[in-house]
Amino acid sequence: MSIKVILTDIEGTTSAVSFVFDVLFPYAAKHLPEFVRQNAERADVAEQIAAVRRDSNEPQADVERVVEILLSWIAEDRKATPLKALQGMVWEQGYQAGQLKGHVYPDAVEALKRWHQAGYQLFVYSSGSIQAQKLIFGCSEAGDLTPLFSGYFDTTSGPKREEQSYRNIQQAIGAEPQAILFLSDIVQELDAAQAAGLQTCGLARDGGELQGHVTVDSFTGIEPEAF
Ligand SMILES: CSCCC(=O)C(=O)COP(=O)(O)O
Ligand SMILES: [Mg+2]
Repeated sequence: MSIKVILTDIEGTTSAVSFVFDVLFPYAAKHLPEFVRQNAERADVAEQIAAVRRDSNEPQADVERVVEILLSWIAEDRKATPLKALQGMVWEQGYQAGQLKGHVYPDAVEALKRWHQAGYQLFVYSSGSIQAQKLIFGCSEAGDLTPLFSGYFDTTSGPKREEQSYRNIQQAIGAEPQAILFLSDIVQELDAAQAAGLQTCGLARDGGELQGHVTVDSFTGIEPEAF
């Protein structure tokens, strides 16, 4: 069956790991404490604070303790849904103020445009919240890339290293699993997608190999028609 849908990871795949680790995460660590303190009563923020209390098993945590927990989760790169939601809200302020511009590799921009033009449906699956995904592509160094995408999936579809998450996404997209090509730089994500029946292609920008998967060093080497 030929590929009809391309589902892509962000960090390490369309975008540099260094942009996420050296720009986005430090920005969130710097601005998130004040953001949470000032907006603790806002409904969408209050919902995430409640989720932090629940996920950390600290139902009595006050706002300062919640901030501490969030900063520890940033430090350990925990892919916790409430942290990801709050990071997205903080980054929105940075993008709007012109302090952040999303990094997308030029070869990824070129290929995504070409595939969209050729009729492939493009989707994103990242641990970053859907809001954060729309921001990195919407406010990218290459301009607004969001018109290229048909939809976005985050950790509310499940963790990226679990097979069931890919089944959930495949059902939401409504395509056969073999018609979906998943792109990622993490072998455990590729293994989980493959176990769910998706086609996979690994991105190893340092020229390495992601064992068990076709591996390329840039989007230029990806030929969806060859899968
Ligand atoms: C949407 S940009 C921020 C990415 C992020 O927060 C993250 O944790 C990276 O996760 P990915 O699944 O894209 O590797
Ligand atoms: Mg990645």
